[in-house]
Amino acid sequence: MLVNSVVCAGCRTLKIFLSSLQWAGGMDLWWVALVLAAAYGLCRFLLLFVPPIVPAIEVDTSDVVLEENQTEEESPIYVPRRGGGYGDKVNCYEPATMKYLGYLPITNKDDVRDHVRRARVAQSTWANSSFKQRRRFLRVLLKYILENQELICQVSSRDSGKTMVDAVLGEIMTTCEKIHWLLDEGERWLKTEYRSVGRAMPHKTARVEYHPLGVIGAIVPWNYPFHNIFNPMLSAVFAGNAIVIKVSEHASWSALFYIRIIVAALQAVDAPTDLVHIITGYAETGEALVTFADKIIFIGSTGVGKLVMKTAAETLTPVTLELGGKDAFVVCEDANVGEVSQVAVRAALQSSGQNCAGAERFYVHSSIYAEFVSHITKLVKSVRVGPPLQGMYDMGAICLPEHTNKLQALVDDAISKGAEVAVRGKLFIGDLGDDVGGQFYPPTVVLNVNHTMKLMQEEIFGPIIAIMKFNTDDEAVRLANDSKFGLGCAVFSGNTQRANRIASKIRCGFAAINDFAVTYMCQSLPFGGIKESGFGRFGGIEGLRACCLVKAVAEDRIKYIRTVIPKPLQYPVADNAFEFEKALVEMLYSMSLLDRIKGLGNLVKIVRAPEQPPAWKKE
Ligand SMILES: NC(=O)c1ccc[n+]([C@@H]2O[C@H](COP(=O)([O-])OP(=O)(O)OC[C@H]3O[C@@H](n4cnc5c(N)ncnc54)[C@H](O)[C@@H]3O)[C@@H](O)[C@H]2O)c1
Repeated sequence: MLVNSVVCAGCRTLKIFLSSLQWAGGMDLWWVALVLAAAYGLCRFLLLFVPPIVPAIEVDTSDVVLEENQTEEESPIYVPRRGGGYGDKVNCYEPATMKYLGYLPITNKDDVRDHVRRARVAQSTWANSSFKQRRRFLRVLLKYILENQELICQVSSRDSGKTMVDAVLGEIMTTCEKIHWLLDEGERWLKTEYRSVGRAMPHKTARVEYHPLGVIGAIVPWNYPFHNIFNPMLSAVFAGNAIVIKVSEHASWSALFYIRIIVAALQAVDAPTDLVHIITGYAETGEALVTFADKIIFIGSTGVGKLVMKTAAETLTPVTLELGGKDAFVVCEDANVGEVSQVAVRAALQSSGQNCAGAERFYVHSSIYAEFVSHITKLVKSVRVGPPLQGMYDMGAICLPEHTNKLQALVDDAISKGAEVAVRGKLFIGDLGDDVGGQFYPPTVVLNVNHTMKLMQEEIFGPIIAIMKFNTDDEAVRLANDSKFGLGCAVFSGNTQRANRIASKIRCGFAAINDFAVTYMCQSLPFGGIKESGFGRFGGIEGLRACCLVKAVAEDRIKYIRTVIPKPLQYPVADNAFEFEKALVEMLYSMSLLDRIKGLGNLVKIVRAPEQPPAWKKE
């Protein structure tokens, strides 16, 4: 009975198959291909709606969400994995409220060495991981970030003083872009690349291999506590490295929550958890990391960047230096002033102006200067400044307590040289009273500025908008280039060719045309500057490959065709060895085919001729 029904079913299937073949046979082959391609495309499209299966991770958040753990004086928020004699500690405060968050150990030199050693052991396993596993790690992180945006931003906001909106833009979006770029393209740019072989080696193949470097050390600032950790970590780990990250003494509290996310994600994909380390401390901790790591990515001020380079010289540790900036923001008279003004204020006030690539010098064509200033002052007047987690504010705090004094000193210097303050935003400090201290600085618009003022020379790193007029494009370029920094620039014009022309003459590492800092959101692009803004690139393809040991390899194209040292060049070299080489050079590199053929003729003659001492040997 069973056999009977199986046979019947088989017959039916065969019949359907044969009739479909008959149907297909009747059709044009192109149609069949088209239908198959459409079906494939439809399947791919439908698959876009199905999220990949990604394991969820559990991350301990007790110390970042429970208030009582952080307000008690002397309450440790972190127990180091190994004990150790820590001389002093890193105290953590909320810049917007001056609430005490707890303290962290100073990682001393021996402990830094130990972190690097453990990272190295983990890396030796991870170096052999597949790109599939690396992508799983990224997806686990992405899932957690997407589901916990609010908490991640709150923690960043408490540690650095930025608003939740600033945090989503600068911490979450940038990081998600980076993860997606690595998921989509990371493997492609780390794959072995074949290159041309030139004229002398046609029997070879030439390739570049991208191997992990080992243990990357990253020394990072406080301005984006989450992204500054994730950005170098993502590239380093995706390229097969381990990483030890020295976080800033001004944003260490959040780092211990963020590292738990990373460790949980590593665990979820069966990767060694020692692959990523966070270390806390001051300059000595950073110096020790420079000594022990295989490469340093330093993100910070120009002054400290120079010290890092000095330390790195001792061990010849390669460094990428991502330093300060003083980006020019050029507005031509044919730009849409209303639209540009909104971008300008965001470019200056995002994260209270504490951005390496923040707009710091505004050059506006004299014919639209008054209109631009009127728009900007109106917008700045409307900016509400206050403790970001205690109300709806447009701008948050200044992270470094002493920095407000520096900002005021820059404004005072400008005023003493003829500048005027057009408007200052208003502080709304709620009911925090005296606790607020000096952690806020109102957004300030300064006019009548010139390049003798420190405001136009030094990095501001705060919410000050200094605006200057220009009359010609050449003048705009000259002013933009009159700076010791060279990180980025933005140029606005109704004529994009003109904007491109101006931007191409500004000496800096990136340019946004009719927009601001958007190159950073295109994560395939390199990020970095020139002059005192540093060197090397850490974003994009260049940044990913900068985490690699870039190895050149050449090998025989065909097993049996090998390089053979020509007879005249074999030791002891023949008397006509030089003549032979000369003819070889003519044959390979002469500029016309005729000359190359002549070179070949000479070569044949030399090989066949009885040995003669060369002309230079006869005398
Ligand atoms: N170009 C970029 O990509 C980029 C991005 C963000 C911030 N920044 C720059 O960072 C600066 C603000 O950050 P900051 O105040 O934290 O900078 P910083 O230079 O004071 O400190 C950066 C890091 O270096 C460490 N450090 C200090 N002395 C050291 C030493 N001698 N050896 C090794 N490490 C040492 C610090 O502890 C910190 O972790 C601004 O100048 C800003 O432009 C640049």
